[in-house]
Amino acid sequence: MERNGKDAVNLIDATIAAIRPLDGAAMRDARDHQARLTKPPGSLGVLEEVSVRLAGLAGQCPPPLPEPAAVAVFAADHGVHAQGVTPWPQEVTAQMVANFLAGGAVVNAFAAQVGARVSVVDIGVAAELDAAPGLLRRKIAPGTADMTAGPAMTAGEARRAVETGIEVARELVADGARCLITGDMGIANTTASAALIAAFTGQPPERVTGRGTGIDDATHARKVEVVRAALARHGLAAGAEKEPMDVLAAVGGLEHAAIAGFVLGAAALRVPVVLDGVIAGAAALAAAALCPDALGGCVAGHRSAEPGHAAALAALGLRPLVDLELRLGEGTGALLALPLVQGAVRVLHEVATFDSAGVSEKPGAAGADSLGTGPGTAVTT
Ligand SMILES: Cc1cc2ncn([C@H]3O[C@H](COP(=O)(O)O)[C@@H](O)[C@H]3O)c2cc1C
Ligand SMILES: O=C(O)c1cccnc1
Repeated sequence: MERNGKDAVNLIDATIAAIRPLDGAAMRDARDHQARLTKPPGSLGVLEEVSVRLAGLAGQCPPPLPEPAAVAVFAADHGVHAQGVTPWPQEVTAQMVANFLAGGAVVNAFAAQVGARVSVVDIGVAAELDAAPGLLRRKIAPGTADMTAGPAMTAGEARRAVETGIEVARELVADGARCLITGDMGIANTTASAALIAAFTGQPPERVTGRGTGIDDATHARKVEVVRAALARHGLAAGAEKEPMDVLAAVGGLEHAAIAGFVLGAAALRVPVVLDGVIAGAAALAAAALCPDALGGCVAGHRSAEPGHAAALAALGLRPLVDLELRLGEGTGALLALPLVQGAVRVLHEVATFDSAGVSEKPGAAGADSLGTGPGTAVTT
């Protein structure tokens, strides 16, 4: 498909058009089945709702087991780094990409632990990267521009990054993945995340701007003002009218745009996505603004220590499965949640019913919807 914006079929629009709400009949089947399993009704708590949601996504009960899983680590650099929002040099982005490819990062350890495959996507690393197994070379630009001086991306760059995220989701699913996991690497990307979250939720910068990799009070105060200045420059203060693609281009990162596309691409294929931390949360807000039903198959893997992540999850109506005060990114929190998601679905496949196991039943109510009440829970009836 050509990428000149004049295509008869535009990949982003076609992907959004293919996304459907969760299937209400399959969700009812899953709730009924959960109520017949040999356990007190509702006793698997939030995991019951995960299983119901994945049945709705698949349109069948039980839904396929969400395995094998693949994590895509979208790596990019940020022009806003020049504003002194993080103590880490920009080269660390490229150095960590090399570390991911060598298998030496936390994401590699956690992926090995839970049996997920790691792919690294150069969506916008400043340095030129050599070809390597496991590296998808899809650089849109060598990092974004400084959002306080102008738009971080051109409209075309933002679109191409979203398209690339869609394509990566399609490729991983074509390769056999049945659960996609978001990952990120980009020094300064918690600043872009805070700006996106403020723009999409209307929360003030001081509420959604955190300490990222770990910064002192003075740097944090500067970071909040950088986010405030960027929002003011682009007319994104609370209450402003915003087109999601314009917000992404103004203050987002190339990895945010790509992760938004990755979520859209997965939703169109009805493959679940486990979201990682604040970068994924910011990107999911963009995806939800483009297509609310894209959230139906998203599970919030964890809640990171970044304050903006909690704000993003609240706006998305997603309940995180794990809360371990992680603040790393790379996909690490989502990977830890993967066995929970897989276990939730395996219950629907393998646990005996009261009838089949000859266990006496005691009447009781099935579990309530406790995973989330946001736009992603829209269903067809
Ligand atoms: C060695 C190292 C490995 C990382 N892995 C993920 N991040 C995380 O920290 C960065 C965002 O934090 P900030 O906005 O404060 O720069 C991103 O690269 C994110 O993926 C890392 C950061 C560092 C330094
Ligand atoms: O929430 C995250 O994923 C996160 C937090 C701090 C730094 N990098 C990522």
